[in-house]
Amino acid sequence: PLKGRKSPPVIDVAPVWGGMLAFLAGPMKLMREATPKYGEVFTVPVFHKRITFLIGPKVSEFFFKAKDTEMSQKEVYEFNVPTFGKGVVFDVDHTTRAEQFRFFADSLKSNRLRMYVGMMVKEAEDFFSKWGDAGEVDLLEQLSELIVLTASRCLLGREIRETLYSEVTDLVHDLDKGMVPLSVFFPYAPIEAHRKRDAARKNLAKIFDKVIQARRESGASEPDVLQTFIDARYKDGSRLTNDQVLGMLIAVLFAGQHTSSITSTWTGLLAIANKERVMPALEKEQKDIMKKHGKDLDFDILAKMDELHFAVKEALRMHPPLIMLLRMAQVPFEVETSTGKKYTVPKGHIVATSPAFSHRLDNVYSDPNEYKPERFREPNPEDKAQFASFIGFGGGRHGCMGETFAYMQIKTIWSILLRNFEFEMVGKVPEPDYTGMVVGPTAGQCKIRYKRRVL
Ligand code: HEM
Repeated sequence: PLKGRKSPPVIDVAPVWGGMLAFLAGPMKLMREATPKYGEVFTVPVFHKRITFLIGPKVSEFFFKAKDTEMSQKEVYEFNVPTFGKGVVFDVDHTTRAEQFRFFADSLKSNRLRMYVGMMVKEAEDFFSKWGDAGEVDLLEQLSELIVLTASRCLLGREIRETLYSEVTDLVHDLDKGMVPLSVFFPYAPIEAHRKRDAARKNLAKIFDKVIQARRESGASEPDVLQTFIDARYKDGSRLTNDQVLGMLIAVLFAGQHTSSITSTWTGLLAIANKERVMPALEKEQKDIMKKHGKDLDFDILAKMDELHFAVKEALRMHPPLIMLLRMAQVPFEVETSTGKKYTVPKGHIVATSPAFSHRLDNVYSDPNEYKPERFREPNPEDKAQFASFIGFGGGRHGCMGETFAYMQIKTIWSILLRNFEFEMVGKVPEPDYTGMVVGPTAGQCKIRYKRRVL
């Protein structure tokens, strides 16, 4: 009970099962139907739990600006513990987690990114040099493969990329397939996918134990994320165990892998599907940059590619791979809507905001269902009007730490592709597959045709 305060409206569904059924029918459908009726804030009862949705920039701002002591991630993302491992991220107290997030931030700082970009360029050039003069490819399959190769090099390190690649990728695959929708509610349910996940986690620990030990003993220092975790020190001088180093690596790998392959695929599909309108600006930018800086790519040159940046950002606006972000209210939490209504979200509610739904609001974006990269151009980029208009990378204190890494990687890929190939669609732009944990274009429907050329 909230004395003297008003809790959000609860959507009108049949008791016990109604909320669960509405939720299972798909959160996008639920939000589409509930928002016109209940407004920016409403609660869905799912069994004994209550999920309160915060829709649109005004109320989402409260979500992103909340402190961890007000809205916490641990309770809602704890299902990752068997995958990441013990003693890291969602398996530790707030203070330890804050220190570990400092380790993530250090591993993704711009001086480190400058080193990673060289590796991204090399991996992408080698990869596309194997494409023929003309042909058809499934973009999602190809770019996922390339991103695994790049992640192995930049995150997991030279030893894995050069000698243990296929063994480690198979294990990471089992770890990945071990995260199914059921895992969110029952992460330890005795199912085959979880059994394989646990076996893979153990085998990865054995491999990494040897690699990390060898680095610790030889004093070798490599330019990768693994090294930053080996070198990391808590404020009291202690360091991560080998298993925790692996846990941190898995967490970064999982944060960046599907999100980046999906976003690079949508960027290509949408730019190619709208090529008459979109490609001229992208190609001109590449030509201008090559004229000025030659053919090389590095951190600073990629940072100059604004048009390409907008093309990626617009793909992410239309199709953010993380369609819902979650927290748990730790205290009664007040929010105010754009029309000045005040609600208090009760303690214990799960709180959700949705990049996928918010990015299509027509009071925030003009023609929200159109792919229009130019909407982000100065002087009046559409996302800058309000704090939480663009939330594909989240925002506030838990905003994505890999944002620049992701842009660098995706821009490397598309810069190389634009300079060396022309494209056309084979079929239509696929629909998003909402059954996935990370939502991407429907697998098997991302075919494009390419022809080699020099821009
Ligand atoms: C296009 C690619 C990516 C997208 C769309 C994306 C999206 C997001 C989002 C929405 C969040 C916030 C989650 C929340 O508030 O609950 C987040 C957090 C995070 N991301 Fe990314 N991400 C991407 C790539 C990456 C990459 C490549 C890395 C690392 C190399 C990374 C590392 C992280 C980390 C460490 C966090 C946690 C930040 C925190 O909780 O303080 N991400 N990401």
